[in-house]
Amino acid sequence: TRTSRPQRLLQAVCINAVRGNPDSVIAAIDHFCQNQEWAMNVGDEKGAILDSVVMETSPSTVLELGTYCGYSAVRIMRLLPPATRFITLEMNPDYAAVARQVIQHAGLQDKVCLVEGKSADLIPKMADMFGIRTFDFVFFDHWKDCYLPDIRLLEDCGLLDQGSVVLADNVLCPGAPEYLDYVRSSLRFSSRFYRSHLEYTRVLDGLERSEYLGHRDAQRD
Ligand SMILES: O=C(CSCCNC(=O)c1cc(-c2ccc(F)cc2)cc(O)c1O)c1ccc(O)c(O)c1
Ligand SMILES: [Mg+2]
Repeated sequence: TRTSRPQRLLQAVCINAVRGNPDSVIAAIDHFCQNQEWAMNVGDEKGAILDSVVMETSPSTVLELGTYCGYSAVRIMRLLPPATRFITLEMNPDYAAVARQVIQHAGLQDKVCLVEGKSADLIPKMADMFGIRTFDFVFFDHWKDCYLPDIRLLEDCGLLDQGSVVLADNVLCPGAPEYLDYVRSSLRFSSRFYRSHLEYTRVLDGLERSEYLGHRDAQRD
């Protein structure tokens, strides 16, 4: 049978990227998506914003929802020390299989814990499964209509601490309107929008950075 797009992306990484060099893996994927086939990686433009938010947060615990081919996992973990706890969830087993190989090609397999399953099922088990109390940084890049239920679930499970940062991809395209309304109206979050473009295109998109202010109640009316 024909190869899948993720498999063709992985092939481009194996051919064009230097083993153990995360920057060459990122460049190989961006080149593939710019010149061969579009794929839903956060990309180089939004990726640079992701890099800056990660560096200013310098988290010791990181959760990513939506691994896809591992592009953002490599982007994030190439910036952080080996002691960082990094957990990434992917519900699609075919994507997960490709992501494991991309992450391995980058030489980051010892720093990344990729878990297959649904975020709604796995988030409540984070503390028990991984001994993680709270996440300093969370990257949302999975199903867009799961952003709102999942940030509520993170709050309810006590997995966010004062100062925790949640960065959400695609808040304009494909869009996450209910999520934006929630984080922008909640007194428990301080949010700001980073204007950018849909990966490898000129379509408007952006990232929303929401900092958790602590366990308060009441909504801004
Ligand atoms: O793909 C999934 C769910 S996770 C991917 C979420 N990410 C996106 O959907 C996503 C989408 C776009 C985008 C796509 C088309 C456009 F025209 C414009 C934008 C861009 C992004 O940056 C994204 O992150 C999944 C598929 C099958 C399964 O069987 C399963 O189990 C899971
Ligand atoms: Mg995305």
